[in-house]
Amino acid sequence: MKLTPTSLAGAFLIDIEPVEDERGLFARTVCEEEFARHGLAGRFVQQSVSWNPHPGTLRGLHFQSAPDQEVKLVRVTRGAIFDAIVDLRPGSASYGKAFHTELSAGNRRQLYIPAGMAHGFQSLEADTEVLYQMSTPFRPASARGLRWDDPALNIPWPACAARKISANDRAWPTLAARTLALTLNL
Ligand SMILES: Cc1cn([C@H]2C[C@H](O)[C@@H](COP(=O)(O)OP(=O)(O)O[C@H]3O[C@@H](C)C(=O)[C@@H](O)[C@H]3O)O2)c(=O)[nH]c1=O
Repeated sequence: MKLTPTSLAGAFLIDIEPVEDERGLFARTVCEEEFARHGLAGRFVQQSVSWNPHPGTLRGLHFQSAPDQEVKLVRVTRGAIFDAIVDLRPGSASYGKAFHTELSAGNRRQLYIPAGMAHGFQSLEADTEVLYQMSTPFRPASARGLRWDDPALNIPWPACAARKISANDRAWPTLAARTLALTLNL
């Protein structure tokens, strides 16, 4: 595996180092020991799949609040996505900054997202399936979100004629509104 740091400390792109022969290829995608050498968690307690029949389906930006913050490891098993993360760790040098990459079945790339970041994606092809592992169980009471199109985040979502977004995801606050609400203890 090749682990490449991103512009957000603790978030990594993980590419396979395939061993190929006439049958195809073999490659490791998770290794607890190698992850630990980079300071990453390598144990996951849930794995979920998301199927997106339509291109332009946008999910996010999601995270879980303390004490249920989670590490996520995301990959695409069919199709392709534009994947985006936002650093929400107080005191982080990249607080409020976003990073994005393309994950596809073809590139077999994974994005390792440390705890304290929001995550979202937009499908780029029909019939796109996303597989992710989480370090912490899903806790509905801790589910939080940010507006995908918050101008302050400036995420360059691919243009799309017919974006599909859930009502929940349309209703999340901007980062500034969330910060203000937290400050006022709302
Ligand atoms: C996220 C999640 C949802 N659910 C349930 C809640 C709801 O009834 C249904 C659909 O939930 P959502 O609309 O939140 O699904 P979705 O919008 O696909 O949520 C996902 O978005 C991406 C961007 C992520 O990063 C994921 O961690 C997850 O938050 O599934 C679970 O049972 N377990 C889970 O882990």
